[in-house]
Amino acid sequence: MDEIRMICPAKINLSLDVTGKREDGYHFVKMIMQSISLEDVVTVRRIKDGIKIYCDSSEVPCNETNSAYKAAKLIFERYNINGGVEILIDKKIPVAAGLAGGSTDAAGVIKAINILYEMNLSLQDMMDLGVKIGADVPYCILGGTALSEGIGEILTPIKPVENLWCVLAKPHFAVSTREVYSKLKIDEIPRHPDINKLITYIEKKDYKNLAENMVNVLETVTMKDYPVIFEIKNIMMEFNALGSLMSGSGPTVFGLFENKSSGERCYNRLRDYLKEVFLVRTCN
Ligand SMILES: C[C@@](CO)(OP(=O)(O)O)[C@H](O)COP(=O)(O)OP(=O)(O)OC[C@H]1O[C@@H](n2ccc(N)nc2=O)[C@H](O)[C@@H]1O
Ligand SMILES: Nc1ncnc2c1ncn2[C@@H]1O[C@H](COP(=O)(O)OP(=O)(O)O)[C@@H](O)[C@H]1O
Repeated sequence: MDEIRMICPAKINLSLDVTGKREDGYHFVKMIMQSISLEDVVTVRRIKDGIKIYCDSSEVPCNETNSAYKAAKLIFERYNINGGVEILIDKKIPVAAGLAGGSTDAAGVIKAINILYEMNLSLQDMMDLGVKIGADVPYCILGGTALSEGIGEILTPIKPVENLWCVLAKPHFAVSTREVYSKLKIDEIPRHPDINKLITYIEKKDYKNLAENMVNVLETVTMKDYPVIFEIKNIMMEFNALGSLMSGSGPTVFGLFENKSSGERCYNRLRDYLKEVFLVRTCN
């Protein structure tokens, strides 16, 4: 096989807690991750040597700082592979949005090279490699519904959340994950999510209680600078979301809906207000 097309889904955090800080500045997290049907398409082609990268978005760097490029470089070096790849990214996931767009492209490239070069790496091998690119990459390799701990590399699959309707709204600015974590004061977090309880709701398919009790401790940090996040959450709740939360470090806000029609009503309302709004489903 010479070419492979990877469908690389975005994620949302159904809740996000921070429990401490490592000496190198990274934070210990406990979060519930969920894949959604908003996807980049990454085509990876086998070439003789070198890494070539192309992307249709002006917001994404087409050079060695691209997460997909870094993933290819790392796997080639680590496993001493004699060869190269051409990577084409069809970008659909908003950039620097809290949706793991860069991480999912990196995960797709690792999986693609594993297949193209017949490496037979296990999921765990690929996840161990992925964390060197970014904390969310191991999860993006696994996908679905999962508990994420450590700095994001300790993953436990959870019973999949079944096809919930989800509206995403991204305000027109980007947020730096590093900056949000650096502004967080762990001792002053006003409310922590009860992650274990939320997992029992997922196991019981009690999505109403799940949605009503979601908490993201990074929300207050990003919201302080950008109150529009609070406004979007309020609109989602007015439009009958089961619950609404900022994803990751933001600024994307998502709302979970019981059915397509209520999701559509909210989607139509937010489209008057923002450019980047999506109606998607949770997926596995
Ligand atoms: C907040 C989350 C929630 O899923 O997602 P996003 O908002 O980025 O999508 C993640 O924890 C983000 O993971 P990711 O975006 O892969 O992080 P990295 O590239 O490894 O790190 C960017 C910077 O964020 C900080 N960082 C990241 C992860 C973590 N557990 N603790 C941290 O303190 C570090 O300062 C690091 O330099
Ligand atoms: N393949 C990629 N896709 C998106 N962004 C990328 C990629 N490679 C590098 N970046 C850079 O990574 C930063 C974070 O982007 P992204 O991964 O979309 O955000 P987040 O961590 O909030 O989910 C951006 O500033 C972007 O320029």
